[in-house]
Amino acid sequence: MAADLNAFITEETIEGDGEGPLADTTVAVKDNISTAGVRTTCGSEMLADYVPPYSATVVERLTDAGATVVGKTNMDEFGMGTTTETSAFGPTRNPADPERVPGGSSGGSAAAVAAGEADVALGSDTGGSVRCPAAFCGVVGIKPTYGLVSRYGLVAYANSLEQIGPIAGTVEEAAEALSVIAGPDPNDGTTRDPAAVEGAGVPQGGYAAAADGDVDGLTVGVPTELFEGADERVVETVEDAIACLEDRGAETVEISLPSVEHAVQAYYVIATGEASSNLARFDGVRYGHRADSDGNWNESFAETREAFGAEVKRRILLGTYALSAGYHDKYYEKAQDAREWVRRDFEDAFDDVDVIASPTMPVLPFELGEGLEDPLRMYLADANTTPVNLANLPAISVPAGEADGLPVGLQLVGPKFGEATVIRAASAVEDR
Ligand SMILES: NC(=O)C[C@H](N)C(=O)O
Repeated sequence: MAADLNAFITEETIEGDGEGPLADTTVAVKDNISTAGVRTTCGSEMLADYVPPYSATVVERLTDAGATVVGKTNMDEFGMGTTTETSAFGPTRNPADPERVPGGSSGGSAAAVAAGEADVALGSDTGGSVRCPAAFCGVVGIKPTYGLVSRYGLVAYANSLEQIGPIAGTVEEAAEALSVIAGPDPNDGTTRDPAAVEGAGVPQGGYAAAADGDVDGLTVGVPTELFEGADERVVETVEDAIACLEDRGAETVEISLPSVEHAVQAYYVIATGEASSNLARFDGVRYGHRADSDGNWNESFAETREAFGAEVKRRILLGTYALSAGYHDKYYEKAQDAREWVRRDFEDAFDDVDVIASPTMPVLPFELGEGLEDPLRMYLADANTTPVNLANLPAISVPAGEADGLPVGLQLVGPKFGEATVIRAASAVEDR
């Protein structure tokens, strides 16, 4: 394994169950997804020695399908970041250029796949954490519709936004892994059976069957707002990829999603609010690290929580502030209104188009250190991915090409449970 990329926090094998659609497939699992008997750190000091007593549903489904888990991948601490530099285990490097970040927060997962250290990887996507690293590393990442994939065993960051999704070298491989992990789970009440959702259209033979490149007659919406402010080199590469969809018989139409200019702001209020509540469980009593303290419960709690890194502390403070009495209406409720507006904008757009195309990331991969110096710049890089989580929609990032030798991702967004359509469109881009 290419130790210099630092893609893995723990390299340990969990054998698959022999036969199955994923026999001979190696899988790397993001380190916020529980693996029985194998430590699950969330990239944090707080859980550096935490060994879960059970495995996440997605891990069980993968091993039942024959896949072998080869290790747990590096990530931004608790999923909080866009560069995989906030990890307590050091940054992961981008295989395309080791002086640059792999994106985040599932940077170890994307880097492992891009470097050939695993066939498939699992990430989690709260505001872009699967799509961003897929784009930066030049691989494919799927963020499923909210409720398609079980989150049982995922260490929660922001429950109303996140989904587990696959990362792979090709659309077909990612789609195949999605078929294995998708579907209702009695242990996660938010999951739904897509077959029971009107118009969802899960293809016979699973999602991989949709990777047929047939986009003839498809209408592709191109929202002006998701191109504004993006790096020109990114825009050019993405426009080329969209043109190839037209060459194959798709029709492109310019659309407008006016609400998305508020998406990043709304996302960071909602995500940090939920995080401040979720991370309260790390109190030194129930899980992981406990400070060697002589103080009372409050003092011991505070000293224990010193183990969080700077970005996590920043978000707990932001989220606690936004939810506190007197400020709740000013921040949290406004953010929820913006979220509803984003949801409606997409819903209206899907009356007229089948998929929506944009750059996944408006920027090329940052150089190591850039994001840490300027957190706001890092947050703003999530401009195109966060609207999709706010609206709970499915999206894929597929390689669009390169700019200055660096990978650029095309994001394709679909209506709820429209995974098959985004997979179909992405497969057309992939084999041009
Ligand atoms: N977790 C994610 O999806 C990444 C996003 N940049 C965040 O820090 O919240």
